[in-house]
Amino acid sequence: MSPPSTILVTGGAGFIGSHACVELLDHGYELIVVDDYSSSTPQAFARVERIAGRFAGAVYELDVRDRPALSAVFDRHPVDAVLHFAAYKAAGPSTRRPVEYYDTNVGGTTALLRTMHEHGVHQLVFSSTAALYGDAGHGPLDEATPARPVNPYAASKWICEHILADVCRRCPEYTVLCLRCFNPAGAHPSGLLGEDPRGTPGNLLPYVAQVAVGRRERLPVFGADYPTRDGTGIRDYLHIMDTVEAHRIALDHLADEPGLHVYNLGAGRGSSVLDVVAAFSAACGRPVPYEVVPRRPGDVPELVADASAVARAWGWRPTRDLTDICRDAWHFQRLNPHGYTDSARRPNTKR
Ligand SMILES: NC(=O)c1ccc[n+]([C@@H]2O[C@H](COP(=O)([O-])OP(=O)(O)OC[C@H]3O[C@@H](n4cnc5c(N)ncnc54)[C@H](O)[C@@H]3O)[C@@H](O)[C@H]2O)c1
Ligand SMILES: O=c1ccn([C@@H]2O[C@H](COP(=O)(O)OP(=O)(O)O[C@H]3O[C@H](CO)[C@H](O)[C@H](O)[C@H]3O)[C@@H](O)[C@H]2O)c(=O)[nH]1
Repeated sequence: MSPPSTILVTGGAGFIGSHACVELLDHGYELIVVDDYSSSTPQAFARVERIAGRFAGAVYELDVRDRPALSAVFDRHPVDAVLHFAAYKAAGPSTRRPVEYYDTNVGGTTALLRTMHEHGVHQLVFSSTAALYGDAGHGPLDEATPARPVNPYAASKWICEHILADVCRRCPEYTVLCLRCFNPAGAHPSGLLGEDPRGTPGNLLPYVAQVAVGRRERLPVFGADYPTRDGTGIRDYLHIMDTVEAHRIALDHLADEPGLHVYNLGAGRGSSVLDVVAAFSAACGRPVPYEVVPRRPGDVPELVADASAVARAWGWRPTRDLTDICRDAWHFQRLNPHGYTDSARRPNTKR
C-alpha cells in the first residue's frame, strides 16, 4: 500500500493541529481541515499559509460530532488518512465538566470513525495522551504501564484507545496509530505560529509566556508540595516541531503497520514547573514572577516518557530541548503579544 497523500486534519486550527498543517504542507501533502473553533481561531490558517507559502487546503468549520456535515466533507474530497486532534484537552476543567469532555472526545471519535468507515477510509493517527497513565509514580513510563486515568479528560482518551483497539481487533482493514503525547510546547521558529489559547491559558507554557510579555501579573504554580525534587509538578515537554514531525512520520508508517499501535511521544526528560520558570526567565532575559497556590484538581506529580519504542520502530528521536522550547515560545509571544487576533492593534502596555 502506498503512503497516504491527502490528509484530513481534525482540530487543525489548534496548537498541535496548526503546526501539523505546516509540517504536512512542507512535505507535499494535500490537506482537508475541519475545526469548530471552540478553542481556537481561524486566523491560525493565514499564519500556516504564510509559513508554508501555499494554500492550506480546504478548511471547514464544523463539529466532528456533526456526522452529516463531516460526511459531506468526505463526499467532496478523496481522503487517504486522518489525523485526529479535535478534542478538549484540559485536565482541571474536565473534572468540572466531565460530560462535555466525554461527549466531545469520545463522541467526536466515534462520529469520525463511523464517517470514515462509510467512506472507505481506515487509516487514522489518533492524538492520545500521557495523562492516561495517571499517577504512575516516578521515572520514565513505557507503553506497557497500566493506564490509571485520574480525570475525565484522561479517561476520555483511554476510552477512545479502547474503542480503537476493539475496532482494529475486529476489522482487519483498519490501521490506527495512537500517539500518547506528553507535553507539546514551544512554537514554530518563524514566530508566526504558536500556542494561542482562547481566554486564560490552561497549559503552563502559554501562561508563562503571557506573564513574561506582561499580559498577566504572575504565574500560579499549582502546588509545591508534590513528592518531586522541588515540590512542583514534573512533565516531559516536547517541542511542538518535534511533536508534529513525529505525526508526519507516523503517516509513512500507516502503510506498513496494519492494526493498532501505541507509542509514547516525549523527550524522556522531566522538567518541574520551577525548571520551566527558570528556563523561560533565561529566554526572555528577566525573571518570570510566580506564586505558589493550591494544587489543581486532576493533576498528578510526574509524567515522563520512556520514548524508546518509537525510536526503535521509526528511528525517530526529538532533537530540541527545553531551552529551544522556551526560546521559540518567547519569540512567538514577543512578536504576537495578544495572539493572532489583535497583535498589531494592542500595544503591550504593561512592560
Ligand atoms: N497540548 C497538549 O499538551 C497535549 C498533550 C497530549 C495530547 N494532546 C491532544 O492533542 C490534541 C490537540 O491538542 P492541542 O494542544 O492542539 O489543543 P487545542 O485546544 O489547541 O486544539 C484542539 C482543536 O480542536 C478543535 N475542536 C475541539 N472540539 C472540536 C469538535 N467537536 N469538532 C471540531 N473541532 C473541535 C478546537 O477548536 C481546537 O482548534 C487533543 O486531542 C489533545 O487531547 C494535547
Ligand atoms: O498555570 C499553570 C499551568 C500549569 N501548571 C503546572 O504545570 C504542569 C503542566 O501543566 P499543563 O496544564 O501544561 O499540562 P498537563 O500535563 O496538565 O496536561 C497537558 O499534557 C497532558 C499530557 O501530559 C495532556 O494531554 C493535556 O491535554 C495537556 O493539557 C502541571 O504540573 C501543572 O500543575 C502550573 O503550575 N500553573
